[in-house]
Amino acid sequence: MRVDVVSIFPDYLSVLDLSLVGKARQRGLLDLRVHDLRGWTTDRHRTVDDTPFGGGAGMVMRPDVWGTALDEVLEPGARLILPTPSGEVFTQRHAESLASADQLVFACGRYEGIDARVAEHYRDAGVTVHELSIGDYVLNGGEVASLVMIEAVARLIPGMVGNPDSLVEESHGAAGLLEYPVYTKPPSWADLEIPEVLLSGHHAKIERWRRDRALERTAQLRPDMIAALDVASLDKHDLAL
Ligand SMILES: COc1cccc(COC(=O)c2cn[nH]c2)c1
Repeated sequence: MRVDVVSIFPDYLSVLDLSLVGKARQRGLLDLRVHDLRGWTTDRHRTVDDTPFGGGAGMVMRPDVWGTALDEVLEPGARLILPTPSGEVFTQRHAESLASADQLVFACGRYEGIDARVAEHYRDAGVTVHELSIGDYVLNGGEVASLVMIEAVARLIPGMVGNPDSLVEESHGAAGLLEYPVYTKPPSWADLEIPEVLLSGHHAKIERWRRDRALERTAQLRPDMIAALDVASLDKHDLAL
């Protein structure tokens, strides 16, 4: 997979040289390229923004500079991703879908955002454009959101992680529940013990205990996920909880 990131702060993306993503690049699993948007400016001041039509505070990123950059970076079949607070919320489903793309291009907005004609222009040209939010808060730019989404996608690329079993969606289990609490050695720490059942070796009981904790935790922290559960996937024990 090829991933391109276009930003006025390309150094922000240098963390992608480290750890999992860094290794994947060395192994040729991931072709990641970071570009400085200012490389496509033509004026002496390398301007990428201007005042908003209709007035208002802040600045808007110019469509012409973005258009020149994206025309060069986008390959046929690429998905264009615009991190933005006013986008669809990014979920594991998006990560799974994006992991099958040939190329992802992340356009990192700054200031008040990117001129809306950029997304419109590329949609009209038949490019799949995703305006995606990583959560209901405002960052100063799309770089951090891009890092989040690149990590979520990259770890799903075949060969990226040693043990594919570890890719089971930890915190959003296949059953659509939050993960159960996990424990490891030492068995006693800070006067806190391990739940007895986990030391029993009784796998059916352990599985049941873990599911109960996952259901309880989900009901407590994410009632929206409980509401989305497929009731048919629950057994009478679950419903008795
Ligand atoms: C493209 O327009 C803008 C405008 C303002 C900030 C940003 C950066 O993205 C975020 O702030 C964000 C992404 N998910 N949650 C928050 C982009």
